[in-house]
Parts: sequence; C-alpha cells; structure tokens
Amino acid sequence: MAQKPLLSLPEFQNVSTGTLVVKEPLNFWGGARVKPKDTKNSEPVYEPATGRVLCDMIPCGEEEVDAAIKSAHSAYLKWSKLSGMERARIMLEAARIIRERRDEIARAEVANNGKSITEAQVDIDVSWQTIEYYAGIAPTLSGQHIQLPGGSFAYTRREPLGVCVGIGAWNYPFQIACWKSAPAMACGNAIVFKPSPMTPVTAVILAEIYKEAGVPDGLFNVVQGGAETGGLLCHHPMVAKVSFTGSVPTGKKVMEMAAKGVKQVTLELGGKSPLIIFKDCELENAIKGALMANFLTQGEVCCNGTRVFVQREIMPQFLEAVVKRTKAIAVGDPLCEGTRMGALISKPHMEKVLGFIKQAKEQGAKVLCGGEQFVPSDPKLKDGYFVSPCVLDNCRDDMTCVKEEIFGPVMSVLPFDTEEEVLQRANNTTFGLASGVFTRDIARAHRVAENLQAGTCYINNYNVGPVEVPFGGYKMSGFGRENGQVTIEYYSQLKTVVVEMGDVEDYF
Ligand SMILES: NC(=O)c1ccc[n+]([C@@H]2O[C@H](COP(=O)([O-])OP(=O)(O)OC[C@H]3O[C@@H](n4cnc5c(N)ncnc54)[C@H](O)[C@@H]3O)[C@@H](O)[C@H]2O)c1
Ligand SMILES: C[N+](C)(C)CCCC=O
Repeated sequence: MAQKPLLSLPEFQNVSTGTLVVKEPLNFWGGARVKPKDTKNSEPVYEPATGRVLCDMIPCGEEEVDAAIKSAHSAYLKWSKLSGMERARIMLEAARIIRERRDEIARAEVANNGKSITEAQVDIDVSWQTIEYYAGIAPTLSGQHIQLPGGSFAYTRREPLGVCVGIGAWNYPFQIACWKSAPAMACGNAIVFKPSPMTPVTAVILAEIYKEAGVPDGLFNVVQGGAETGGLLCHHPMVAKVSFTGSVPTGKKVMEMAAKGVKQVTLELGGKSPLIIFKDCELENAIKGALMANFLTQGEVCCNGTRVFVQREIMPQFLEAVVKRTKAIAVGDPLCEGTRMGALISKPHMEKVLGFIKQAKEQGAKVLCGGEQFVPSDPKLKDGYFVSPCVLDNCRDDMTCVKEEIFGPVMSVLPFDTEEEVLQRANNTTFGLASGVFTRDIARAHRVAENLQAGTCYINNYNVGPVEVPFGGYKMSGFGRENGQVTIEYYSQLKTVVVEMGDVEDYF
C-alpha cells in the first residue's frame, strides 16, 4: 500500500536546497486554504540560500481579512465552550502530528528562512513542546472563591478574550505562530495569524495540522500580507487582542492602532543585549556562550547578546579563542547536516548588515574575522545571501554597531574594568530584551542579574529558551510575555461574579 505523504502538499515532499516551489494558496480560514482574490500586489518570496523565487506572497485585502476574522469569531463561540480537558486533547494531537512531521516542516522552514536544518529542527521541537505545554495548562485554568459576610460569596472565572491577532517576524516563522496560538487556544480564544511577508510558507502547514487534530474550522487562520494587511487586522472591531513580534518602530504603530480600539497588546520587539564576561568565569563556557549569543540563525535573533563586555585582564585569551571558533563556523547549504550557519533572510537585509560592518570600520572598529559576503563553492548557492560571521574589536559604546540592532552575525567586543562600570554601560540603552553574565562568583551572578534592566538574564549560558520559561522585554523591547504560565494572563480576562445569599439592603 502506498504510504500517505506526511504533509498534504506534494511540493513539501523531499525538499532540498533549490527545489521547493510553492504554488498552492498560503491563506487559510474557515478550515481551508483560500485563494487570494486579487493578485495584483503579489510580491516574490525568495529562498535565501539560492536567491531563487520560492513563491508569491499575495497580500489579503479588507474583504479577506474580514472573512478570516468572522470565521475566527464563529469558531471561538464553539471552542470557548469546551472544557479545558477537551481543548487539551485536541492540542495534544496537534503536538503529536508536528512531532511526527518535524523533519519535513523543518526543511520547508529552512527553504524559506535560510537557517541551518539543525536549528530549524530545534525550532519545530520547541513548537510542539509549546502546544503540549499549554495543552497541559488548559485544564488547570480556574478561578477563586471568596467568602463574603452573611453566607454571600464571590467567585472569579478566567475567560478568553475572543479573536486574537498574531503578527509574526521572519526569524522563527513556525515557532512564533505556535508561541502565539498555543496559549491563545488553551485559554479558549481563536487566532488570526499574519506571518511576515518574507516567510509566508509554514504557517499554513500549522493551520492544516490544527485542522487534522480536530480544532473547529476557523479557530486558527492565516492571512498573508505586509503592513497594510497588518493594519487591517489591528483596526478590525471584532479583534480583542494583538500579539506582535517585530521591530520597535512597527511595534509602536501596532500599539497606536490597538489603542484606538482599546485592544490588549503584547509587544515582543528588538534588542541590543549585553553579555558580560568576568575574569573569574569558566572561559571555555564563556566563549561557547558568546557564540550562542551571536551566531544562531545567522545572528537574526531578537535576544542576541551582541554587546559582549569582557573584563580587560582576559581580553587577549577571549579574543584569540572566540575568533578561532568563529572562523571555524561552517557556513553554507542550510540543508546540509554539517552546516552551522545558513543564509540571511534577504538581499537587502544582507546589504544592510554589510553596511553596519562598513560603518563600524569607519568609526574605528577592527574586524578580527568575517564580515564579508560569502559565496559558497556549490554553484547553486552563488546567489545566496551568506555573510561570514564577524567579530569586531576596538569597539566603543558610542559606535553605531554597539548602539543599534544589526540582526546579523556581528559580535561587538568591548573591554571593561569594574562591575559597577559595566552595569552602567550595559543598561545604557533604550532596549531591554535580554542579558547575560559569565562568572564563577555566585553572589556576583545574582547581583548582576538583579541590576541588569532586561526581561531575561542568562547566568553562565545564553539563548536557552524552554517553553516553561517566560520570555519578553523591558523598556522599548516591549511588554507582555510569551511562554511560561504567566502568558495565560495575556490571553484571558478575569470575570468576578458576586452572589447575594440574603436580601438586598434597604438603603433608598
Ligand atoms: N522579542 C521577540 O520575541 C522578537 C522575536 C523575533 C523578532 N523580533 C524583532 O523583529 C525584528 C525583525 O523582524 P521584522 O523585520 O519582520 O520586523 P518588522 O517590524 O518589520 O515586521 C514584523 C511584522 O509586522 C508586520 N508589519 C509591518 N508594518 C506593519 C504595520 N504598519 N501594521 C501591522 N503590521 C505591520 C510585518 O509584515 C511583519 O509581519 C527585529 O527587530 C527583532 O528583534 C523580536
Ligand atoms: C533564541 N530563543 C531563545 C529561542 C529565542 C528566539 C526568539 C527571538 O527571536
């Protein structure tokens, strides 16, 4: 008997670099893929490793956004009436299907995003774990009972918000869709998700998996598009909440639009996070940590520790080892198992990153390695957007490469002398997404963690992100949280019910 393909679309079978062409519609609502009405504003989507066109992204207009939101609302009416156990059962089935299809989803993600296959597999694992985790929480959602005088009482109910919109960035396309949909669905909400126009491919796979697992038609919807479609979603009167992942400037616009309808917002924005390495650290771990903090997903990670402060006494050893390890990073075909760094998301983004490096040199930084466009020897990769990972020395706090988010494989190294000084410099930024410290001194580690103004502080590691752990920003890196139990509060509201057991007071 012929084996059923794991993913429903034949184009996703046996994807290798340079082969995927997506022709099927990438929108999904009412439980089915939907062809866009008007194709005139379509944009090509590129495969980062080859520069080849992968598919067209056709943005949804007003009518289509409205249809997706209405379909979400009707599914919400059914889904929100299920018990937590019933919701959990379906979500666990979705997690199981993702786990089973992990490698195929990861390959499609690589074709669209350019990251290495080993990283994409981890992203897909994190995705099903997220759904599993929130499935586990769904049956535990409960209220409080409050005793009042005379036998009266009050109780609270944790209720869903309604239709939630998720707007995603391009660096973790499938994972972001799961980070938003899993807690939302656990709480009884419906979701309309808009991926980044640069990575439209894998969200619709998630939609099909949710459907196969048994979620009601319309509960998880995908609308494709850019700023205009995003604006339509944020303004729609039937939307209760917007959860946004992206840059600070766009986050501000989303907040403004949501404010007009007094909608709740979660903002997961950018960063320029400090990583502080004290001379008493375990140096080998600190070096590995600095690489983890800078070079995952070609450096296109919001929480990357791109300002690496190294205590002056150990700077020579640190630089020698970090440069040696950086030069050894295998850059190339992201679908090869041995590759550790793939291609940047787009040609303009690659040029922007190279521009930051050029400016850093003009401002006095010294390139110790990398920082150039890289052309792999494989001819099919000659038009890919590869940049060799870069370590910058002689950096100062006032340089652009130290102040602005580059979102590419560029580590800026800065010397420091004292704890007090480095804390002041580390906090001297408008961002506050993450931070890290390497030291063997346990008291210092916790003191530094307390004093760093950031939503996460990693002690003796970096960029570890299990779903059980809340993630989100301080300052202009945003607010609200994803992951962890606390995220339930961002996808639900509390109703108080007050019950009188006696007579109403005769006051008037
Ligand atoms: N904190 C986090 O969890 C996190 C995670 C990933 C990425 N990021 C940040 O995302 C940025 C990179 O992603 P990007 O380039 O896709 O960001 P972006 O702000 O350009 O776009 C993000 C999303 O917003 C949409 N959008 C653009 N204009 C809009 C508008 N006017 N109204 C509504 N939606 C609009 C885009 O189409 C896209 O889906 C970096 O700054 C990075 O740090 C943050
Ligand atoms: C690297 N983490 C921890 C998986 C976070 C990714 C989310 C930000 O871009």
